[in-house]
Amino acid sequence: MSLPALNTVTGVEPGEMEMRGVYYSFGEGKEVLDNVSFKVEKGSFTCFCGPSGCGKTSIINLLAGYTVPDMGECLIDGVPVSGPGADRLVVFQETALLPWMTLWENTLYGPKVQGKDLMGEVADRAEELINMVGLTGFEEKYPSQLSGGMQRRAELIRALINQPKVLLMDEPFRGLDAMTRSIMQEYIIKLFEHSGTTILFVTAELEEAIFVGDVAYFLTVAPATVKKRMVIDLPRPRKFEHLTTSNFVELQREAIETVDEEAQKAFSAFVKAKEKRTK
Ligand SMILES: Nc1ncnc2c1ncn2[C@@H]1O[C@H](COP(=O)(O)OP(=O)(O)OP(=O)(O)O)[C@@H](O)[C@H]1O
Repeated sequence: MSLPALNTVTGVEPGEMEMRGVYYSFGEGKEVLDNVSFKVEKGSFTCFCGPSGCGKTSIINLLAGYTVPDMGECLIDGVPVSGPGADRLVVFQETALLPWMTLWENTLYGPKVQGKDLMGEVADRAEELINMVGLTGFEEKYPSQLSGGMQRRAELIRALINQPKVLLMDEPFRGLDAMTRSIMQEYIIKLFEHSGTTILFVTAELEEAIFVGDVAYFLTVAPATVKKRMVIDLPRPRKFEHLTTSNFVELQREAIETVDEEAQKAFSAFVKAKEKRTK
């Protein structure tokens, strides 16, 4: 995989994330992660797919340092995670834009809180990011004056302006209509390819994972473990034309087969549990 050059959008070296033999539960009988190990390479766009409730958000929370594993280790650049840090940023499903601030103020919120000089380099970066996601001209608008898709784009740049070494994204496009989602995919690809930031991206959409990612990890039903690591060897810059190549279709077939096995397991478990309840 060829890594994009470091540029003005983040201006930082991307980070590497790793989980080594992680076990995690919400108490006895509520095991969520079962010996999960993987590596998210520096500057890669790595997607995580798995059945609903298998533990994808838990993986993000552990790497973000919001929670701690029962066993095993979470590492950023080889250093164990001991709590949240400015090197990692999480973009959630729901918008976190501050409604009383304009797009410009929201974009600059992170650097402002960190006490950075908001003129010069920071302002240039904000302008560049706003332009990259097609929001030039909307700087003085409040979130309520922006469409859902625009708000999500604002969310992305609001995270990127803080120059994270890694970006953790928990189904950031969930709930968007198909057209808006496709526009968002285009923007996240562009932001990634220009910034070189490491991205861990959780998505339930297999086609999306293959379209945007360099690597996809597939998880089993809970308690989850890594079922498969798939390298997405499609060229970058990623383009919509790639969606119709034979390589894409083959990767999609492989992904569907992998997920289908897990879906069938989940269904059997559901039927068994139902039978037990009705006995
Ligand atoms: N606070 C909690 N207390 C107890 N169980 C929880 C808690 N939060 C999540 N769980 C359970 O842990 C499991 C993993 O949750 P998690 O949110 O990590 O899964 P997920 O794969 O992100 O789910 P989804 O795809 O539906 O968003 C689920 O079965 C969920 O019900």
